[in-house]
Amino acid sequence: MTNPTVENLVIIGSGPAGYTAAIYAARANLKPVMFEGFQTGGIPGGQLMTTTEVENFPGFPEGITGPKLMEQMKAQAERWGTECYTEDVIKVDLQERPFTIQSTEREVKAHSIIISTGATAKRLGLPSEHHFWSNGISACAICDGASPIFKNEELAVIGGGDSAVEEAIYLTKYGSHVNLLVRRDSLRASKAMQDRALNNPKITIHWNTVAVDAFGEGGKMEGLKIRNIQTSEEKDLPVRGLFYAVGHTPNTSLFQGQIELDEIGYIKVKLGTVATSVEGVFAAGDVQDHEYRQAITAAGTGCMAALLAERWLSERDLIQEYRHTQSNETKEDKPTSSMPADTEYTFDINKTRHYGGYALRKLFHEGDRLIMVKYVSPTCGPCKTLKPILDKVADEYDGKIYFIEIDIEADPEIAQMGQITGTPTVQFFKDQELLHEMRGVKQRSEFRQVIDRYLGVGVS
Ligand SMILES: Cc1cc2nc3c(=O)[nH]c(=O)nc-3n(C[C@H](O)[C@H](O)[C@H](O)COP(=O)(O)OP(=O)(O)OC[C@H]3O[C@@H](n4cnc5c(N)ncnc54)[C@H](O)[C@@H]3O)c2cc1C
Repeated sequence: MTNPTVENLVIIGSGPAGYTAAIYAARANLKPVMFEGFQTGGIPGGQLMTTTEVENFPGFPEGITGPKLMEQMKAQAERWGTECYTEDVIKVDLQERPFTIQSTEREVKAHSIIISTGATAKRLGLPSEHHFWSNGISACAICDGASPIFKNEELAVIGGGDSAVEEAIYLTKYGSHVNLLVRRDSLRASKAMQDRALNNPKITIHWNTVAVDAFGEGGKMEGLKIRNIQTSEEKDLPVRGLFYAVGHTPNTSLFQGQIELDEIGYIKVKLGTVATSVEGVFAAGDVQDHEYRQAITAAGTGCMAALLAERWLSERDLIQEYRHTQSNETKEDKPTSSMPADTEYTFDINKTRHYGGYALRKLFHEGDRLIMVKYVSPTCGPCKTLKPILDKVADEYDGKIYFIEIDIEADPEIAQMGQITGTPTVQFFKDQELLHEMRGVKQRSEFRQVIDRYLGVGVS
């Protein structure tokens, strides 16, 4: 007999590996439970949420943006009955069966687990890194490159792989010039990417060069001290922005001591399979792959993990089968793009939701409610993650607050006035005063707390 309170399969992580595993497992009537992640080890949707065009995922001859691809994978997984929680897993117990998986909000028991927690961008640990973090230094050009502080400024990227070259090319859209600092005398990027960087007049490659530290005054980054590691010569590079693209660390701290990892921390899998050292636990995607690290290989191993998990459960007669009842109707595509900006003809001060700089100026001077301003950029994956969270918050406080969305590419002067250095950023204003600022994706409860504080809710 199977215990109905024990899940067949829990999938940890929602990149291409996790969603593909979910699609296969859900179609096999396993009704998988997925913890998509929230802040630890990336964002829901994984690394592709931080990129623009994905040109090499089969089936999209014109390319597709990373966030759109992940949105579609998620929709496909949910269509077949995957239960998704946008929460981080904070603890697992793989010693006792059924396994225990504890997230920030709940505890779940499961017979089998697929680990697809991917990898996280590394930082360099420059002495002033903390000081300039999100205010000059960033690990995501795609998220932060459009910020006004980088517009027409000289910028730098550190790294020599595909990501570094892609980010350098991307930043030429915004910066006046991009310096690519490469530790060695060659690039590791693919030949096609190398050619694009080498032939781009807006990119200068500094070979055999490392960053020593960043400098600036008043919290504003003004440059980098760089060193040529062959000559030991040091010099200042006057750049306003620095973007790291120096590789990744596998997100496996959760599993240390419970599952076999290699010396770097990647999960060890049995040759040619995705089975780990613990029976019933499978690993897919970048968390077990330091060689290929591609969306398609992550998806491929996600498929393998789901098939192996199903076989493993079936051989032990552990499967609790759930018949999928959803009709074939396709869910309407939720809009992800911004609404048209308010104008003097469409602006209505009584409404809760507004779009664009005109509305912000009007409400800043004439509005009598707390104003919540969300600054986003069109290619920013985390902004898409934040959208449903803030939409719910806006609904909950309908009529009590104003909620304005600013696209910093469409409204650069507004972003400049708000001193926005990265997206997403949320600012709260009342009586023409900035009360609070939150950067990145946060839980709904955190936004509620801030709003309640300024609305005086619960304050006696
Ligand atoms: C800038 C950039 C551009 C890229 N471009 C391409 C490209 O064009 N083509 C291509 O094929 N590949 C590309 N890649 C590589 C590709 O993104 C990765 O190979 C792929 O995303 C790996 O998928 P994954 O599912 O293994 O992990 P990830 O995408 O890293 O996803 C891991 C997931 O695990 C979650 N997670 C982590 N810890 C926890 C936890 N404790 N609890 C719950 N969840 C957790 C995270 O939130 C995340 O959702 C690019 C990568 C980057 C960074």
